[in-house]
Amino acid sequence: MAMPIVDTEYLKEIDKARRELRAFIANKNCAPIMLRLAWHDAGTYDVNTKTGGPNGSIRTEEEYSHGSNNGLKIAIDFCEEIKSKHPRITFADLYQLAGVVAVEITGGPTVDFVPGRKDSTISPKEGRLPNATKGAPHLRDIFYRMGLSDKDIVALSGGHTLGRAHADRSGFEGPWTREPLKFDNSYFVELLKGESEGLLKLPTDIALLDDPVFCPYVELYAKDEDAFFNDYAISHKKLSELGFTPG
Ligand SMILES: C=CC1=C(C)/C(=C/c2[nH]c(Cc3[nH]c(Cc4[nH]c(OC(C)(C)C)c(C)c4C=C)c(C)c3CCC(=O)O)c(CCC(=O)O)c2C)NC1=O
Ligand SMILES: [Fe+3]
Repeated sequence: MAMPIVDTEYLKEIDKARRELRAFIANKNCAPIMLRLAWHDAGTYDVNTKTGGPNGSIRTEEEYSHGSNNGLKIAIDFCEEIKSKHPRITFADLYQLAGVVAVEITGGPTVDFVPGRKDSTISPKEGRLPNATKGAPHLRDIFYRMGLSDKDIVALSGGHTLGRAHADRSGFEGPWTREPLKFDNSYFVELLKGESEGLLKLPTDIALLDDPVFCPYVELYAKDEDAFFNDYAISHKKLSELGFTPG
């Protein structure tokens, strides 16, 4: 599909959709699943083959039926409500805009958003997103394949400050923090605290503690929320623009 022409008309549509997304996500309390949708569309990028990435392909039944995308049809249908009022905006841009708004309205950092992504209906084979039951080497394989770094891995894991796991989607259950609708550095604070009644820690979350490169970032972010917000905003922007060169 063609690249959208990012003229003043398109930018006006983006601004209107951003405002509508703020109200919609706040009213539905759906920031966590909208952030997960944005990641799962972008997280398929392969820097070696320049395939996948934030291109809206997650909207195809083939891709949203992948096991790792269980539950995301809910967020895809939510975005359809905004898309129907702004048909010119690509799905690729809309999903990433929703992710940026989800972080912003839950108290997180402002993430720079540049529009102009084009849509694709070509879905990569399942297996490009990280498997929560594995450890640090797997995390590096997956994120390096996206073109991201060790620092990105730790910062982006902090996105688990929002939301919770659902047994019927991933087999895991529960929130990572005491306030799953507040974007803050509590994911890192809880990670350092260890086992806590009712809070979830995935094997990939624990892997951050046991790795000599990841762990200092966990300690920094647990101590300094501004440092986390700064690094998170940079990593989120990078993930949302994988394979996309702004026009
Ligand atoms: C770094 C490795 C990583 C893994 C393995 C991961 C796995 C993972 N993430 C989530 C939910 C989950 N994930 C996320 C942000 C998220 N997810 C994600 O990993 C990717 C995409 C790379 C897999 C990134 C990079 C980010 C962004 C920071 C949110 C906000 C929620 C809650 C959604 C909700 O409340 O419904 C679940 C539970 C799904 C469910 O049962 O509803 C699992 C199993 N998330 C991870 O970070
Ligand atoms: Fe996640």
